[in-house]
Amino acid sequence: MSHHIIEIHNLEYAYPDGTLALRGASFRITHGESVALIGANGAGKSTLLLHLNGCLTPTKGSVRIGDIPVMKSTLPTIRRTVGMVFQNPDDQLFMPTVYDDVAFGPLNLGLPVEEIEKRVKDALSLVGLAHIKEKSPYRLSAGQKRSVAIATVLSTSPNILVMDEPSSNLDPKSRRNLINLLKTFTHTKIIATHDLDMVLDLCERTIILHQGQIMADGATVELFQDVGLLEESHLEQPFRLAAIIAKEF
Ligand SMILES: Nc1ncnc2c1ncn2[C@@H]1O[C@H](COP(=O)(O)OP(=O)(O)OP(=O)(O)O)[C@@H](O)[C@H]1O
Repeated sequence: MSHHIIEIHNLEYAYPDGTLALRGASFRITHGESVALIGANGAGKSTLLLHLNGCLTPTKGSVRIGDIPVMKSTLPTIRRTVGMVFQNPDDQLFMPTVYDDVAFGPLNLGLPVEEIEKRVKDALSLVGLAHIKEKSPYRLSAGQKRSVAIATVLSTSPNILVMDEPSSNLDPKSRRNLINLLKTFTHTKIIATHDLDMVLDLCERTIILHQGQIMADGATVELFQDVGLLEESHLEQPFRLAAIIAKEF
């Protein structure tokens, strides 16, 4: 059995209009790792993440979750293992109330009613939104929608948490709460983001995508010291990096 929980091999993806969004990306992630996926707008981050739960099918190459190849016949198992927080919360919220949205995943897992109620309560408390459980998701602020979208995934207790720009639209306190929450989540995480301060807090490893290819893959603190590399990805060195490096020596 492979000890890699995610294995991406030579992944290529062309959208139906011909845009080649991924051009031969390969990497492996070990159980329990927290990995950041960074890169300029249009680098291919969302496209790559959408392959992890089979929302997109590779044009070439392969994706495995543990020993299971991601393909049509394995999707039910894959989606129980991989919890995906989409870039746009509107793609994730479709029920009449916040409660129903967060209960949807556990309900589909066939869990008993008391367990579903507990999971919804816990997930909403974790994101600090228990007080709006009866509201319509369509009547929430952008940041609240993002937090509910995160709760819909937490309630399914996935082994792998995949998040596409989870901190965008969050106010500083909600962002800090999210970081603290994710720190407690000891399973495997892969997070696409432009928020490099959050990466410093959460991800010991960073993969940089550039025009659909992997430009760098290594220890976050080391990669972030390479200003040229960050500039190529339209990113800036986070201020806190210097303090972190000083602490390490
Ligand atoms: N539905 C689509 N049809 C055609 N091309 C697409 C589609 N979605 C994305 N693309 C293209 O694929 C490439 C990769 O896009 P993707 O959304 O994966 O980038 P990203 O790194 O997530 O960007 P961002 O940081 O802006 O979210 C871009 O060139 C984009 O224009």
